[in-house]
This record gives sequence, structure tokens and C-alpha cells, in this order.
Amino acid sequence: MTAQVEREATIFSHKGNRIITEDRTISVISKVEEPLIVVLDNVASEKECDRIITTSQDRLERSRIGQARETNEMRTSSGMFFEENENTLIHRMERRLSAIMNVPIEHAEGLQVLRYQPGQEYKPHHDYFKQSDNNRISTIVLYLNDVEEGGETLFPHLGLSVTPKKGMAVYFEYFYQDALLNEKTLHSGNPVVQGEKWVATQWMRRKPVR
Ligand SMILES: O=C(O)CCC(=O)C(=O)O
Ligand SMILES: [Fe+2]
Repeated sequence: MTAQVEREATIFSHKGNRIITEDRTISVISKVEEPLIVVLDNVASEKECDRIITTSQDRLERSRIGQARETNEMRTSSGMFFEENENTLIHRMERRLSAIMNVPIEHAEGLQVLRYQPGQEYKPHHDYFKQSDNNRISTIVLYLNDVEEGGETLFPHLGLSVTPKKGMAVYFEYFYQDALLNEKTLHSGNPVVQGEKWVATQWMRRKPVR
């Protein structure tokens, strides 16, 4: 006898092991089914990763947290946001990430870049806000470089640790009816031990923002 597993519908609805976008074929590497976490390879080329780093590095500031945009010890990295559709590369990345996430680009916040130096981290958090009339619904974190030691994205409730690798990404969503599933997407950026860690994060909102 096979047990029927009833799962809530997800935003991410790609079938098969590949996602074909207008300019790139992305591979599914690993999955947690509920809440859905997907590790993806070949999301960006080495050149695209390098260019996102070089075009953001002069604009980094100490990261700010939450809707009040305060600095605190939760997130010790430095970061910046690209303007929506800022240049050809950013627009291409936004289109590709929107296709992977299966949410129209109008729902996309500006792409965020974070740089962590040794000892820097992002403590466990949810990406959605406690209260918002246009809350975030999903996230993709694109790894822009290889990290020598540390810097994993850790989902403590799921026992899942994702090691940064240039061009790969981790996707997750938290738009479930069942609040417990959303809460299980708690995650952290573990302290970097050696090297630097660069990521680009795309957040999607429930309603259009642009
Ligand atoms: O740096 C990471 O691995 C996670 C980043 C993150 O959680 C975020 O940008 O919301
Ligand atoms: Fe996060």
C-alpha cells in the first residue's frame, strides 16, 4: 500500500530536473519537499557572477535589517541593492530569476548583493515580515563565489546546510496556508571562516512593486 501524501500547492511548479529559461538551462540538484527548498546549479555563469560583484563592490554599505532598515548584530555583512532593471546584466538576471521563481518580474524587489568577510554572518531569520500588506513570498540566494570555509546557508529546522558554490543557488518559498511550514524556512548565513562570501538575493512580493 502506498500512502497518499497531500501537499499544499507551491509557487515553484517546474517538473523534471531542468528549468529552461529564455537564455539558460538550470539544473535541479537537491530538494526538500515541504517546505519546498530547491538547490539549483548553473543559475549564472562565472562571468555574470564576477560582473555582479565588480559592479556592486563600490556601493556596499553595512547591512540594514527589516522594514525599519536598522543596523544590528543580526546581520554583520555589507550590502547594496541594485535599482530595478538597472542595467542589461541586472535586467537579464531579474528575468531569469523571475522565470525560475515562477513569479512575474513586477513582483521583484531590487536585486540585493551581500558580502561577508571572515567572522561575518546572518543570524537565523525569516525573510517575510511579521506584518505587511504586501509581504515577501519567496527567495532565491545566488552564490557569486566559492567560499574556502564556512558561509553555508543553514535551515536549522530542516537539518539542511547548503554550501556556497559559484553560480549555484538555493530557492525557498513561504506562502503556505500552514503557518508552521512558513516558519520552517528559518535560515541563517553561517559565519565565514576563511575567504569572502558574496551572494545576490532576489525576494518576491505577493503583489507587484514595480
Ligand atoms: O547568505 C546567505 O547564505 C543567506 C542570505 C539570506 O538569508 C538573505 O539574503 O535573506
Ligand atoms: Fe534570508
